Amino acid sequence: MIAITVGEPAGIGVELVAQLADRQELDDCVLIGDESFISAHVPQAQQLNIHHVPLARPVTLGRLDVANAGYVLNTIKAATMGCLSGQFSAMVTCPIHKGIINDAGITFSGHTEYLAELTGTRQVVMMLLNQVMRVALVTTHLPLKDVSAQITPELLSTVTTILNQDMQDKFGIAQPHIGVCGLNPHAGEDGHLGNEELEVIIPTLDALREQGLHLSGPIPADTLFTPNKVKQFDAILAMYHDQGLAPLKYAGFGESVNITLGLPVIRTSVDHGTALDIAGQGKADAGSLRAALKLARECISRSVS
Ligand SMILES: NC(=O)c1ccc[n+]([C@@H]2O[C@H](COP(=O)([O-])OP(=O)(O)OC[C@H]3O[C@@H](n4cnc5c(N)ncnc54)[C@H](O)[C@@H]3O)[C@@H](O)[C@H]2O)c1
Ligand SMILES: N[C@H](C(=O)O)[C@H](O)COP(=O)(O)O
Repeated sequence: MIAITVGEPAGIGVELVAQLADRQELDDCVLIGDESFISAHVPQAQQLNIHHVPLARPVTLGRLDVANAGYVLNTIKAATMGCLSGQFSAMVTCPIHKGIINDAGITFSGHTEYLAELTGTRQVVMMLLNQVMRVALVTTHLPLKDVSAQITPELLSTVTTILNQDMQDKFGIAQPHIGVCGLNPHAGEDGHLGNEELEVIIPTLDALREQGLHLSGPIPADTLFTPNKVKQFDAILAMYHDQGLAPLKYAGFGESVNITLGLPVIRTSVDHGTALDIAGQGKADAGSLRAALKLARECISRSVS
C-alpha cells in the first residue's frame, strides 16, 4: 500500500485526493489524515483506506490554523514510520505550509529535511522532474545569503554521489550523465565573477570524475537550462532552490514530481504548494499528485524487480 498524506488541511490536498478517488485511482493507497475531515470532503471516502490521525481543531478551507501544525507533522510521521516498518511500500505527500508550522514554534524547513531527520539519514537530495528535465538541488530551503557557505566539497560530493546512485537505482540509468550548474553568473567567469567554481566546484567534480561519474560542468545555469542543453543530460544539478526549480516549473508546473533521493524509503510529492487562494473552490488541478503516485508505483516496481 502507498501512504498518501493529505497535507495542510486548509489547503488543496484533500480535494486533489477527492479527484483521484473519483476516478478510482487510489485502490492501492491509504490516506493518512483525519477521518471525519476526509469523509467531509471526499464523497468516496467509504471506499477508501484511511489511517486516522486526529486534527486538533476543525478546519476552514483557505484559512491556516496554527493549532493544526502538529497534526500535519503527525501525518508525515505516521507515513514515514509505516514505510520504515514495511507497512507501506512508499509515501506520497500532499503540500504543507512551512510558515504555519514555524508559527507554531516548531523549526521546520520542509518535508525533505524532516524526512532526513525522521529516518536518521545524514544527507538527502531534493529532485523534481517532468517530461522535459530532472533537476536536483545541492542546497534546499535556506536563505539565499547562506547558500555559498553551504556549498562545501563534502556537501557537493555527497549530493552528486547520491544523485548518481539514485539515477541508477530509481530510474534505471546505468551511467547517468549529470550536468552541473555553476553558482555565479557565467559560472564565475574564470574567477572574475566569484570564486566558488575555482575553489570548490571544479576540484570536487574533477575528483568525482576520477571515481567514474559522468559529469559535465560547472556550466553557467542560463546556458545549461537552454532547451538543447537540457536534452543532453539525464539530470541537472543546481546549486540552489530557485536556480533549478524556476526553469523546471516553467517547463512543467502542475505535472512535475518531487522525489527525495538518498532516503531508506520511497517518497514522492507534488510540485506545488497549498494553494490557499483556491482551496475549496474546485479549481485545483490534480495532475502533479497523479504524476507523483505514478512515479511512486514505478519506484516500487523497480525496487522489487
Ligand atoms: N510539496 C509541498 O509541500 C510544497 C511545495 C511547494 C510549496 N509549498 C508550500 O506551499 C505554501 C504556499 O506556497 P506558494 O503560494 O508559493 O505556492 P503554491 O504552489 O501554493 O501557489 C502558487 C500559485 O499556483 C496555484 N496552484 C498551486 N497548485 C495548484 C494546483 N494544483 N492547481 C491549480 N493551481 C495551483 C495557486 O493557486 C497559486 O496561484 C508555502 O508554505 C510553501 O512552502 C509546499
Ligand atoms: N521546494 C519544493 C518546491 O518548491 O516545490 C517544496 O517546497 C517542497 O519541499 P518539501 O518536499 O521538502 O516539502
